[in-house]
Amino acid sequence: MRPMRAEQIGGVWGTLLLPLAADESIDWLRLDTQLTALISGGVQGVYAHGTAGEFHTIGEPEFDRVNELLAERCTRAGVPYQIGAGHPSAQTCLDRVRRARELAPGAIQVILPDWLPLSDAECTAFLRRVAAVAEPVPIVLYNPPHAKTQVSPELLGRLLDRIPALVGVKMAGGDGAWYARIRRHAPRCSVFVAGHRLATGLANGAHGSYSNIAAMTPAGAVEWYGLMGRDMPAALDLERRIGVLFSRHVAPLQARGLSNPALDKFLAAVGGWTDTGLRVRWPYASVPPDSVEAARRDARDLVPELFTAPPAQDAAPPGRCSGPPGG
Ligand SMILES: N[C@@H](CC=O)C(=O)O
Repeated sequence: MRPMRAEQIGGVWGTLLLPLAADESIDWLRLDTQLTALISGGVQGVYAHGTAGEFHTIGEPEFDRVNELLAERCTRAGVPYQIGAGHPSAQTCLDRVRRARELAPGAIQVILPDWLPLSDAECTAFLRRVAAVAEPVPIVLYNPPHAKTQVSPELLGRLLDRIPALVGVKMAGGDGAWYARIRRHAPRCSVFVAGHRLATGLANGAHGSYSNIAAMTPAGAVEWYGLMGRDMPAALDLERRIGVLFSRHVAPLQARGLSNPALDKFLAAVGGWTDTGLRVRWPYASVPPDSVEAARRDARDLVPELFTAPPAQDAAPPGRCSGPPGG
């Protein structure tokens, strides 16, 4: 596909999750089925190898095979796709970027190297080389709260000055003051925030999400995104109810120390749209199956509209990558 410009990157993007067999190998058939379901959920784009995709555990042949499947299926369906080429080692990351580039994704997502923290100059040096290797594919910087080096809105501004190929960021989001600081860079950088807070994010100038709500219900997440364009107060009320669901069922698992990929697979099981399973790769713990049923019941009770979205093709907004329909 064509390289994406900042203003083209928006909406609800769905992650690939790894369906794992008992020996932790990837079940390719189930992955393929999952990808088909994700695409038909109507998401604005699909990506592989975020945290939810367990990129930190994946071997290089697996990395390539997932990407080939993603590129082939998304190209065939005309759906934008991005490839996460992040790795805690800068050198391995660069190799992944080199190979991901060959598949012409809309953008390549990277994390900053993640054992020792980086100075500002080192962040620049890293992204500059990544951008040179990725060219003409642009870069999205994935900087979650647990990253070793935290990128402030001000550092982001300096990185954008120095690296024109940097077109997007994924961050958790923040309070009003954080949004005011990040908004200064919005015209030249797509800002993606946490899926379950997307209405707040959009109301404050963010553009979309690599979404955990899409992990739970791709079509429902797209429907909610549409609502943000038509009726923001209603979308914010839905976000409040998603918050109740998360405080009842996700926060306790988080408090027990379960990792984000385990929680994303839990959400997928709650949504029930894919047979991905709960298993995550060693050494991380998986959510116990008996946590799913109560969450599933509460989800249908608290946020029923997320599970009654119309069939995917009809739910997709007209401009797949533009702002929310009507917004
Ligand atoms: N945190 C997630 C979002 C999807 O569930 C990611 O790893 O990209």
